[in-house]
Amino acid sequence: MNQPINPRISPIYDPAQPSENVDNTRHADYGTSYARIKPEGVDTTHGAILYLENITVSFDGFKALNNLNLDISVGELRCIIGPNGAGKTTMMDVITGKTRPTAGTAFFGQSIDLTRLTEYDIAHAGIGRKFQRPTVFEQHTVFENLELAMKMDKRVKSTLFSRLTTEQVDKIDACLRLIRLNGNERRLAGLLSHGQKQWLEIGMLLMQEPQLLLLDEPVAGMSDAETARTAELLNELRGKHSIMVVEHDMGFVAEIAQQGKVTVLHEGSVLAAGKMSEVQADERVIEVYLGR
Ligand SMILES: Nc1ncnc2c1ncn2[C@@H]1O[C@H](COP(=O)(O)OP(=O)(O)OP(=O)(O)O)[C@@H](O)[C@H]1O
Repeated sequence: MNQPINPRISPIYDPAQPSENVDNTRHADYGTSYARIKPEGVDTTHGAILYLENITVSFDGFKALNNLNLDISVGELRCIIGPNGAGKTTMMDVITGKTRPTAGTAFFGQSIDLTRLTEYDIAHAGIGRKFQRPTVFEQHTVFENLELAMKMDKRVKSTLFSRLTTEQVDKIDACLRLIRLNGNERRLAGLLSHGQKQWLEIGMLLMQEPQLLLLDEPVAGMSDAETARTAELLNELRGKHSIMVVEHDMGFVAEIAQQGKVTVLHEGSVLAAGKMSEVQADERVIEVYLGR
């Protein structure tokens, strides 16, 4: 499919506006090697990295998603909020191929039809997902975890036992600093705090240079200090990656949403979308979620 699937999206992006559009280059920090927007392989000429249209998921007649429409621009950090059972996890399951939609279309860029790919293929196409519980290799050091993640990227032409190049070591070092684990690189991952494990897992995903990063409740179970540092981390990734964050911690969402768009899901559909201040003031959102 070569035609633009969403003609509403134009390639001009103003970060001050909650917009569907992103200029790929203006916000990407190409000076950092661990993370940058790498649009090869995914056609994002019209600015969208993800495009969900009329997605419905029925479980024995119950619609966990009900005509859901949502698109995310290249380089955007989108927060998804909503009450329990709103369909947030199901939406991520559809994006990552874990759940097939009953109806609707899901495109990665303009031409990759996610509904036709396996979970494995979607991961290798460039969609990285972090689940709520960290899954790091506890018996390996922090450095080895990042190294293993890098070598699992099929674009990296090395085996698990090959020596690292200087560039690869630099990439791991840059990632260690980003995820606040420099100085801990020789520690066993199993000895890290819960928050550090979450950061390590984010780092492992970043080593594979995902085009779209899905984070499911990244600060659940974290201390206040860890939550604040995670917000800093995500703010540093802003513009370098396209990121979708599902989170219930509204203080954290406010920190990372900034002037960007927050989408509120309710009963499988988008109830509201806009700046954090707008959705917080929305009577419908207060009634079904924030006021509870
Ligand atoms: N495999 C399944 N079979 C039947 N119903 C399901 C299945 N998966 C999810 N559901 C239902 O679909 C609805 C949406 O669930 P989902 O987990 O996507 O919500 P959520 O917004 O992620 O909630 P939470 O904030 O609690 O994680 C819920 O009512 C849930 O019980």
